[in-house]
Amino acid sequence: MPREKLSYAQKQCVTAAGKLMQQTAMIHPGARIGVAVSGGMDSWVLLQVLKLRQRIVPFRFEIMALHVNPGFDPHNHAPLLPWLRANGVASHIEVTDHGPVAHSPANLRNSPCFYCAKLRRTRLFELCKQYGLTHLAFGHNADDLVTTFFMNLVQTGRVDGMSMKEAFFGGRLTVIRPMMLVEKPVIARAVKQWNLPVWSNPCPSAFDSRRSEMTDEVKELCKGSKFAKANIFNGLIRWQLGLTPSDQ
Ligand SMILES: Nc1ncnc2c1ncn2[C@@H]1O[C@H](COP(=O)(O)OP(=O)(O)OP(=O)(O)O)[C@@H](O)[C@H]1O
Repeated sequence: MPREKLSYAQKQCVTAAGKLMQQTAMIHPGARIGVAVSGGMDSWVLLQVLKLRQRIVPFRFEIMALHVNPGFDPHNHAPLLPWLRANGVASHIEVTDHGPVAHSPANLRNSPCFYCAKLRRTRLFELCKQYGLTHLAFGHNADDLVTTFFMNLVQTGRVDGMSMKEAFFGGRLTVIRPMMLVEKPVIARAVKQWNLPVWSNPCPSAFDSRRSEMTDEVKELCKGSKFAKANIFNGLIRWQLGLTPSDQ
């Protein structure tokens, strides 16, 4: 594959993921990473970044794209297929009924988003076991960390973020979030420049979830000061990495 010159935003994505992966010893030689691809911009950039990092990291690791179609449109993941072929990346793509079930009377106790995400996560864990994957990578970025932190605090009274690297099943699987240092606007620029064919999920709850409300509330909180957003990001990232302010 020819090595194309990367734009500033693309470099930021590749470098920040590399820095975090190194700093947290996220993967090891021979790692087999399942990359959870939703079709949204974060996981598209994650997939592209891990593909590029295979050429940079001084040891071999494998990647496999995992897409669990929630079932509102069984064909909308079609743009992923040519990319996988062109880049020689293995995949497992499956169409489920998770979305419709989460919005049906079968789910009266939880919000549709919570229920659907739970079904998806369970399925992704099963797929990791089925394919002997050692890692499962999610596309969460720095903005997701901030939103999750505030949601945990406001809704459940817990001071909790989102782990960058977490062991499951007695260490048989490690969940990783390599894009956690990258802010959404950088990802948005990189996804366009790489021309990655993002698709949307026609879910009836896509725009009215508690998460998108909290994202707006955080924006409102940061409106008064140009440093507020960066301070929140940096503070939370230092805390997640277990660093003190003088470490950075
Ligand atoms: N249908 C799916 N199939 C596989 N992985 C998924 C799916 N939906 C979400 N994920 C994984 O979970 C992460 C967080 O999910 P979330 O619902 O926030 O994604 P999104 O905002 O719709 O898309 P993205 O994070 O890719 O921009 C994604 O980055 C991706 O790694």
